[in-house]
Amino acid sequence: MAAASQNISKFVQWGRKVVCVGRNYRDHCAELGNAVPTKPMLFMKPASSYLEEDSGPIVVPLGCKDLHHEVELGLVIGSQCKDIKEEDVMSSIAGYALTLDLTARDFQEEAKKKGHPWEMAKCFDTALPVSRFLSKEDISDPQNISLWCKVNGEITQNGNTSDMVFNIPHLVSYISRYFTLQPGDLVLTGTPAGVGPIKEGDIISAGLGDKITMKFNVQHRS
Ligand SMILES: CC(=O)CC(=O)C(=O)O
Ligand SMILES: [Mg+2]
Repeated sequence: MAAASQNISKFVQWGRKVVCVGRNYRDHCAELGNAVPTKPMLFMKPASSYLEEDSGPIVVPLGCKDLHHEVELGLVIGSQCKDIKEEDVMSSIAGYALTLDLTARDFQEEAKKKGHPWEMAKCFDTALPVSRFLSKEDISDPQNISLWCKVNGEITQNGNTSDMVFNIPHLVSYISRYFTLQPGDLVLTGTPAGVGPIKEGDIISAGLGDKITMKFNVQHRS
């Protein structure tokens, strides 16, 4: 099948988990003043936060004054992973997606100060824009591919997955010790430096190597 026709919702199961890794690039940890973690830092997003390209705009959540983009490589899980060994991880991955881990930074800062959970910052509707599905053949080396983000045509993030603190086999193996990963689950692998604000009227675009680009409009919630 031609890659261009591979709508991601055929591969990612909408009812399934989205496990996200935070602070997985040193330059991003530095820009937000966070320590580089000694083990993967995990949180989740609900399936209701998905936004496929051409299915509508990113909607700024109610009351949010500082919505940030975070471009990330997504791993689409192909077979069940429970206590999976690092050497078996790549064969359990069905493919990839380009993703944006949208974050209401002001909500997140408030939550961090109060020791509250991050759901209000990370899980709102449209908080997870995703590209179409990329097969394993599309990406020969997922651990060495560039990922970038532009806001209104200006480059804001320009990283490479080779700079991850914890690599893909380690991340999936680690996650699977705590949460059984199932076919159709998605794993977001963290963002490189350059996260920044988007607001109503902006156009955000992102890309993964020369394999794919995606574009979304941003709207305020009426
Ligand atoms: C500070 C964050 O929001 C962590 C995160 O999502 C990341 O990608 O890093
Ligand atoms: Mg993130």
